[in-house]
Amino acid sequence: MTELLTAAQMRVIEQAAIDSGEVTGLELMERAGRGVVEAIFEEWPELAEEHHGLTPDLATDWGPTPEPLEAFNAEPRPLRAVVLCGPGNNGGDGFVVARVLKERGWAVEVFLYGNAEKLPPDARVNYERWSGLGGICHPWLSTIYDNDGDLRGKLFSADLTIDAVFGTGLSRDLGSVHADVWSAFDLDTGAICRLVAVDVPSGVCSDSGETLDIDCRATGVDEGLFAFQAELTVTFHRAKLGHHIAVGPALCGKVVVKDIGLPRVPAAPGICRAIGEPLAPWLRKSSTGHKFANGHALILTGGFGKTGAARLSARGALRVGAGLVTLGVPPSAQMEMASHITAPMMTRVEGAEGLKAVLEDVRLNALCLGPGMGQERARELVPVALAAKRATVLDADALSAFSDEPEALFAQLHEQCVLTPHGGEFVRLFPDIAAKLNEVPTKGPAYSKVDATREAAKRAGCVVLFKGPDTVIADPKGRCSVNSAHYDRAAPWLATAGSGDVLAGFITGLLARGFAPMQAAETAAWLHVECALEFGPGLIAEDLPEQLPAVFRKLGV
Ligand SMILES: NC(=O)C1=CN([C@@H]2O[C@H](COP(=O)(O)OP(=O)(O)OC[C@H]3O[C@@H](n4cnc5c(N)ncnc54)[C@H](OP(=O)(O)O)[C@@H]3O)[C@@H](O)[C@H]2O)[C@@H](O)CC1
Ligand SMILES: Nc1ncnc2c1ncn2[C@@H]1O[C@H](COP(=O)(O)OP(=O)(O)O)[C@@H](O)[C@H]1O
Ligand SMILES: [K+]
Repeated sequence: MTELLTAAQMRVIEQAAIDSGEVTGLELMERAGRGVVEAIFEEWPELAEEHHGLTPDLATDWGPTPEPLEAFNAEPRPLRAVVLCGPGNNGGDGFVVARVLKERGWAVEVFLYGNAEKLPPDARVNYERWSGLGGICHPWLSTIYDNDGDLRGKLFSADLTIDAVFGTGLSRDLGSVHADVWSAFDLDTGAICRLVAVDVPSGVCSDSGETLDIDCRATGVDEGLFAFQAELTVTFHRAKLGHHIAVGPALCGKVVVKDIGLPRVPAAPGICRAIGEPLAPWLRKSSTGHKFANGHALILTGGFGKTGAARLSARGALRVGAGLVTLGVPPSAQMEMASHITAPMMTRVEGAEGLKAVLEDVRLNALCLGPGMGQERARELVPVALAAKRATVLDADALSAFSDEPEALFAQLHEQCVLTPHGGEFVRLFPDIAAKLNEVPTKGPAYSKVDATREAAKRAGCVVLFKGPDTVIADPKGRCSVNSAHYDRAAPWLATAGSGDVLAGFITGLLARGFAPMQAAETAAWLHVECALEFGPGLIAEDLPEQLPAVFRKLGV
C-alpha cells in the first residue's frame, strides 16, 4: 500500500526535511521541475531526441500551421513550450521547467499569472533565474483573444504546455482570482496538445479531487468545469488523494510520481493509503485445514424470483475461499433455489425466530444480508443477525431498510460489521454527511469522499466501504484506504447489475476465513477490480467470481 497524501501532510513532510537541514526548499523545487521534464521525455521520447529540440516533424513556426509541403521543406525549428506559472510555488516549479527546456534548445514562452513581487522566496529565485534567459508575458498585458501572437494561438500550436498555475495551494474560490488568472481557466484546455499539469491540474483540489466552483452571479462568468484538463500530471514524492478520487482522475490524464529525495512517509493514523496487491500468504489455505477451518458463511436471500443476487454473493464467498457457504432461504424461494445451486448449501430461514434457530450453530461465523433480500425481510432479520455478534456484511436492502431510522441501525452495529453502500445507499443512511459531500465546493481543501467515509464509519461504529470507481474504506478509528479503479486499473465494466453483490460475497468469504473487517473489505475491493481487469470488456457479474482462480495464480496464492 502506498500513501495518498493531503496538501497539509505533504507540507509537513517537506518542512520536516527542510528543518532537518537535509535539503532546502530551493533544492526541492529544482528536483520537482527537473522531475517534470524527465517525466515528459519518458512519456514522449520524441521530444527528447538528440537534436536538442530541433525537429521538422513536430515544430513549425509560431504562426499558422503551414501546408504539408511547406512543412516538409521547412528548416528544423526549435520545439516550442508555453509555461503558465501561477502566484505560488507551483509557479516556481514552472520557472524551473522553463529554464531546463530552454537549456535544451527549446523555444519557451512563460506567462505569469500573478505579481512577481509577491512570489514566495523560492519561486522568486526561479523567476529571477528564468528572467536571465527569457521574457515573461503578463497575460493581462497581452491581447489574449486576438489572432496575432496571442496566448490562445500559442497554446493551441505549442508542442508542449505546462500548467503550473495552482498546485496543492489552491485554497480559494476561483471567482476571487484576478481576471488575468481567470483567463487561463477560460480556455478549452482539453484541446491543447500535451498539456502537462505540475503536481495537480490547476483548479482541482488536491485533497478532494473536486474542482472549486465560482459564484457565477458575482463574477458574471458562465458556469463550467473550472479546471485544466491535463494529458499528463507529474506529482512529487507521493500521489495526492485528489489524483484518485472524485473528478480528479478524469482531469489528470495520467499520473506520474517523481521522487524528489524526501524521506519515507512516517506512519500516521491520518494518512490514507491506496490499496495494493494483497500478500499471497494471507490468501493461501493451510495445507492441513479442513473445510470448517476456512469458515462457514450464511447468506440470507430474498423471496421467490429474488434469489439471484444472494447466489452471486454465495459464489463470490466460495471462490474467495470460505470453507462452506449456506444460503438462508424463505419458504417461498426454496424450490427456486434448490434448482439453481450445487456447491452452496441451503437452509430454510423463515423469519426472526427461524434465523435465531439457524444461528445457534456457532460454526456460522460470517453473515451477509442485503442482496436481493427485500426491505421488509431485512428489517426483520438484520436485528437478529446483529445481535448474534458474528462478522456481518450489510449491503443493498439491509441498508436501505433503515433509511427512515438510520440511528436505530447504528445502535445495533458492532465492530465486526462492514457496511457497503453505493452512493444512493450512502445518502439514505448518512444524509447530512452526503449533503456536505455533494455541496459544490468553493474553498480548498474541499470536503472529500475520504472525509465523508471516515465520518460515516465513526458514526456507524464499524467499517464502511463507500463504493464507486474510487471506493473508499474507513474504520471508526480513522484508518482509511482508497481502492482506485482509475488509470491502468480502470474497470468501467464493473458498472453492471450484481457486481456489488459479488463484492459483498467476497468480503463475507474473507470474514469467514478470519480476516479482520477492514482487511477483508480492502482485500475484497482490490480483488474485485482485478477480476474485472482479468475478464475485460463484456464482463457481467457472474464472470467476476470465475476470474478469482486466475487472479490468485498471478498473485502466487
Ligand atoms: N510541498 C512540497 O514538498 C513541494 C512543493 N512544490 C510545489 O509547490 C506547490 C505548492 O505551492 P504553494 O503552497 O505555494 O501553492 P500553489 O499551488 O502554488 O498556490 C498558492 C498561491 O495561489 C494563490 N491562490 C490559491 N487559491 C487561489 C485562488 N482560488 N485564486 C487565486 N489565487 C489563489 C495563493 O494565494 P493565497 O491564498 O495565499 O492568498 C498563493 O499565492 C506544489 O503544488 C508543488 O508544485 C515543489 O516545488 C517542491 C516540493
Ligand atoms: N465505473 C466503475 N469503475 C469501477 N468500479 C465500478 C464502476 N462502477 C461501479 N463500480 C463498482 O461496481 C460495484 C457496483 O455495486 P452496486 O452499485 O452495489 O451494484 P449492484 O447493486 O448492481 O450489485 C461496486 O463495487 C463499485 O465500486
Ligand atoms: K498545476
